[in-house]
Amino acid sequence: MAQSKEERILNFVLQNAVRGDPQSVLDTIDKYCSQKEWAMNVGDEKGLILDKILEETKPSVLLELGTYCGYSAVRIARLLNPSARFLTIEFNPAFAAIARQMIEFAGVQDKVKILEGPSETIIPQLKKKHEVDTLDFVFLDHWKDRYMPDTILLLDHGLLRKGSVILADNVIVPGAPEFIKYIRNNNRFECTNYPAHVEYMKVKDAMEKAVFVG
Ligand SMILES: Oc1cc(-c2ccc(F)cc2)cc2nccnc12
Ligand SMILES: [Mg+2]
Repeated sequence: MAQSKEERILNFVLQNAVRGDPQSVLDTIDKYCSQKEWAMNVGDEKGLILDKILEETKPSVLLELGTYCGYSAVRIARLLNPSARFLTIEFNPAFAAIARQMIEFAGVQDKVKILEGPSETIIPQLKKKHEVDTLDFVFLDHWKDRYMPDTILLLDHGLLRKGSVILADNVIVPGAPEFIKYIRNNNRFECTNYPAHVEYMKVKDAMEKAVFVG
């Protein structure tokens, strides 16, 4: 069976990164995806914006939508304290299998739990099945037409509290216009835009931070 791009990325990490060293895993993925094959990891430029917002927020309970190969899961987990709980949802089983191995190689598996399935199914289960009370931080990086409906699901299921931070990738490319219109016109959120570029490209992109004011 021909190897997938995601398998090639994982193998490059297994052969070139340092086991148990999250930063070396990130640097190795960025090297492969900037020099050999583009892939939709958040990357180092937008990754540094993510790092800064995480260090300001110091979250204990986190959710990511869109695990993919696990780059942002490793990036986020490397900054969390040992007691933090970080759930990441991936719809595609092949991606989830790659991400599981990437997370284990990086040595952050004790901080991250991958939930396989559609976000619209899993979000309503977070309280009862996954013992979540409220979320301190949510990273939206999955299909852009799910950003708004999934944010509404989080609200409807009482998963946000005063000060919860939502950070959305790709609000320019591929773009999430419906989400941006919704979140910027909703007075229960305070929004900040962070201009950047599409990972590994010169194309302009941005991230949007929305703080829930309760
Ligand atoms: O960061 C991203 C970039 C892109 C993407 C695709 C094609 C382009 F030409 C440019 C950008 C798609 C994404 N889908 C899901 C989550 N994140 C994504
Ligand atoms: Mg993205």
